[in-house]
Amino acid sequence: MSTPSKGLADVVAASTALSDIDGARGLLSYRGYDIHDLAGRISFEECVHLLHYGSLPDLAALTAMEDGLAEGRALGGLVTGALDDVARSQTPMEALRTLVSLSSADDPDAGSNERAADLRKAARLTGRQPVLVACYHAARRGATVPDPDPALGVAGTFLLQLTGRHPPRRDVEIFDECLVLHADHTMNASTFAARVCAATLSDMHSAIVAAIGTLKGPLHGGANEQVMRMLETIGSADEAPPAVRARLDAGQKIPGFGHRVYKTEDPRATHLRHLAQELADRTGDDRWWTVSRRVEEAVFAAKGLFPNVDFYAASVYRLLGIPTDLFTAVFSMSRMSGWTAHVIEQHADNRLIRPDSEYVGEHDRTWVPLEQR
Ligand SMILES: CC(=O)SCCNC(=O)CCNC(=O)[C@H](O)C(C)(C)COP(=O)(O)OP(=O)(O)OC[C@H]1O[C@@H](n2cnc3c(N)ncnc32)[C@H](O)[C@@H]1OP(=O)(O)O
Ligand SMILES: O=C([O-])CC(=O)C(=O)O
Repeated sequence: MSTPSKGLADVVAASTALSDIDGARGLLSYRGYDIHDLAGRISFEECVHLLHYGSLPDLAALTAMEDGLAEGRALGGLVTGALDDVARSQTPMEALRTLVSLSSADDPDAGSNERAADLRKAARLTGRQPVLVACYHAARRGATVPDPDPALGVAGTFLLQLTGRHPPRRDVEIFDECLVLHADHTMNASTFAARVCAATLSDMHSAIVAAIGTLKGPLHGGANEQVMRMLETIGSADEAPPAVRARLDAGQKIPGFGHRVYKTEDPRATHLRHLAQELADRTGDDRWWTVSRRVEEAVFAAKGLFPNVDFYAASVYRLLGIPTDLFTAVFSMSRMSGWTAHVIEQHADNRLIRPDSEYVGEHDRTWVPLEQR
C-alpha cells in the first residue's frame, strides 16, 4: 500500500477534455483555447457551448444554446413555492443547494443519464442558476424580480434582475467576462465532488447539489466573500501591511491567495485585476482597489503567494453592486457550466470513483460486553 497524498495533491483523478492548467507557467485553457484569448472576447453563452459541446458555436448553434439556457429560467411550482421560506431561513449557498435539489422534481429529463438528456439538463441548470440567485435576493427583501429583457444575455439579465435597474453596457461586458473566467478549472474540489457523485451513475442534479455544497467552503469558492469581509476591516491602504502581518501572525490564511495548482500568477487574476482597476477609475470609488493592491504586495512580501481568482473578483463584484453574501452564489452561476460539462463527460465514459485509504487506527482489540466496559 502506497502512502496517501494528503488532500490528493498531485494525484491525477480523471481524464478530461474540458480544461487544462499549467500551474508552473500560469496557463489555463478551455477545450484548447487559451483563457487570455477567450476572456473579454466570447460571451458566457458561447463559453457554455464550448464546454458542453466542445466547439465555439456558429450563430445557429448559439441561438439554440440560448434557447436551452432560457428553458431553465421558468422555475417550477415546487421551487417558487419554497422560495420565501428558503430565503428566510437559509444563507445563499444553502438556498441554492436546496433549490437546485427541488429543481430535479420537475425536470422533464429526470431519471435519464443519456447524453442528450444530460445536455438539456446542463443547459437548464446553467440557465436557471442566475434566476435562482436573483429570486432568492428578491424574496428575502420582499421584492419582485423584473422580467428578462430579450436584448440582454445571461450576464445583463442577471444584473437587471438582481438590482432592478438596467445595467450600464460596460458593466454587462465586465460581468460577462467574470462568468467566462470562472467557468471551469480542471479537478477543483467542487468539480471532483460532482464527478464522484456522477460516477455512481447518480443523476446530474444530485451531482450538482454535491458540487454546490463543496464550493460553499471558504477554502474554495467561499473565499471570494471572505476576501471582501477582510477588505472591509482594512480602512485604508496604509493599514493593509500591518493587517496582513497580524493575520499571518495569528496563524490565519489570507483569503484570495494561494492555490493548489498555480505556483505563479493565476491567469484569471490578471484579468480580474484589470477589471477591478477599471471599475475603480470609472466609479471613483478606489478604496477596494488601493487596499487590494497593498494587500497583494504585503502577502507576496511575507509569503511569496499570488492572488487567486477570488481576490480581485471580490472588488469587481462589489463595484458591480452585488451584495457580499451573494459572491459565492455568483461564482456558482458560472461554474455550473463546468460542473455540468464534467458530469456529461463522466457519464459518457464512466467507472466508479473509489480510492483506497490507509488505515491508521488500532488493531486486534478485544471486545468487552457492555456491562463490563
Ligand atoms: C476558487 C478557489 O477555490 S481558489 C482558492 C480559494 N481559497 C482561498 O483563497 C483560501 C486561502 N488559500 C488557501 O487556503 C490555500 O492556498 C488553498 C486551500 C487554496 C490551497 O491549499 P493547499 O494546496 O492545500 O496548500 P496549503 O494550505 O497546504 O498551504 C501551503 C503553505 O502555504 C501557506 N498558505 C497557503 N495559502 C495561504 C494563504 N492564503 N494565506 C497564508 N498562508 C497560506 C500555508 O499556510 C502553508 O504553509 P506551511 O507550509 O508553512 O504550513
Ligand atoms: O482549481 C481549484 O483548486 C480551485 C478552483 O476551483 C479555481 O481556482 O477556480
